[in-house]
Amino acid sequence: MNNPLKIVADENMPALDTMFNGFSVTRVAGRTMSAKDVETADVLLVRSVTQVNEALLSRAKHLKMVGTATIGMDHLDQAYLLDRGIPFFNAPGCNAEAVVDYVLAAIHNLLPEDFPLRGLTVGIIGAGNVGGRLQKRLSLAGVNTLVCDPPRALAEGEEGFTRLDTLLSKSDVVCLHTPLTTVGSFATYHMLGEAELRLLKPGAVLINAGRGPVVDNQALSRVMDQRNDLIVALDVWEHEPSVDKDLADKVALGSPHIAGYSLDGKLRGTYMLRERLSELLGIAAPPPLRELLPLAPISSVTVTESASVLDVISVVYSVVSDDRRFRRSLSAVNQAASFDLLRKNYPVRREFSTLTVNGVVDPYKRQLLSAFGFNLSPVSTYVPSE
Ligand SMILES: NC(=O)C1=CN([C@@H]2O[C@H](COP(=O)(O)OP(=O)(O)OC[C@H]3O[C@@H](n4cnc5c(N)ncnc54)[C@H](O)[C@@H]3O)[C@@H](O)[C@H]2O)C=CC1
Ligand SMILES: O=C(O)C(=O)[C@H](O)COP(=O)(O)O
Repeated sequence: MNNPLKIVADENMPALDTMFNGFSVTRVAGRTMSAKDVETADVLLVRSVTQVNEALLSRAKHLKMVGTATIGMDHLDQAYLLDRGIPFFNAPGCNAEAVVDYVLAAIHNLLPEDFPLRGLTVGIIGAGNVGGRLQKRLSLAGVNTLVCDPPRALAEGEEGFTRLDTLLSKSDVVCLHTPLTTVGSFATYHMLGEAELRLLKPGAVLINAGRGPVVDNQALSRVMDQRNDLIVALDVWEHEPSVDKDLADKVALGSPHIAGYSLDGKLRGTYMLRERLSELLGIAAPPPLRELLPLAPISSVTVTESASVLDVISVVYSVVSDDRRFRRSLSAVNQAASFDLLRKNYPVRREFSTLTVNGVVDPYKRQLLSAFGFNLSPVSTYVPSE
């Protein structure tokens, strides 16, 4: 390319040089990206922490594309982009597997060991890429699910969908996977306020890995003061990167918005934008993603008969380590900066599907692990050691 197109990208996007070989790539801190940073950009690539709006883009006169390597789009002023005629793209489903891995890890950590998962009812609010995959994995594991997704119910018919109040009062575990929206009949901002939170069953588990403001955090804090039976896991927070420390102290698991942070998911997000750019410019597609993904550092494990499902999950992903790091960051002088630092320096995490598990004989454990996405070697190939 004689005059390589100028790409301005969030510095936290992996493999930019490999994927955008031949382009001129400038990396910028996403949270503080300014109008000056992007004024000469042909292509802007962001993550969820950059507000893409008139204030950022008014000086950028050559923009041919804006891409966000995320599922969520609530940080894009879509009306402004449409008005300017700037094509914009997200990366639907890119890190959905990782979020489901996080939810399953959280459920297994929060429920007592050997709790019969089969007897649970899991309520899923928002059944798109993430919630839909979660429902599939849980159903394969024999777990009962309830789904609340009014936009889908409207489009597809009510059958198979549950009202929000019914779901909240009947589920042992409630998982939130809606986008953050503030307008329209299905707006999700503060969808769970005090009244809704009070509907939760005694001892219910509530997991929010969608967007922080979908739950009214102040209301949650108040309700938790009165209901110490509730078990809450929050990966996302209202007013991120600032965290309400009082609320953080009350939750059973906390993390700095990393549910989707598998290496696979991050690379997939960037890759999907690279594909969109190829289509837009009519240039060659990038090499297949599998050629860019490194091998998982642990791709196979042999477990003993006594190993639990949580033991296997923990080989790939420890939600408890995320919680520990997050709690330490709360006492930092600059808590918000520490939140972002944890995200920037997040350890390499791979998805459940990268691990092959040997030695599992118990049929129920096999069903669960296979439903959750692990690869299981056939029982016949397992030779117990002396
Ligand atoms: N914590 C994290 O690291 C991550 C968080 N996310 C968040 O999760 C959200 C969901 O991701 P996907 O499943 O890929 O999005 P998606 O767009 O595929 O699915 C969202 C679903 O929510 C439904 N929905 C919309 N309004 C609703 C309402 N009022 N009540 C119930 N359901 C409603 C939609 O109909 C749709 O089926 C993203 O928008 C993003 O905000 C996504 C990835 C990572
Ligand atoms: O994909 C989404 O939507 C997410 O929430 C991302 O996982 C958030 O990651 P960052 O874009 O904030 O790095």
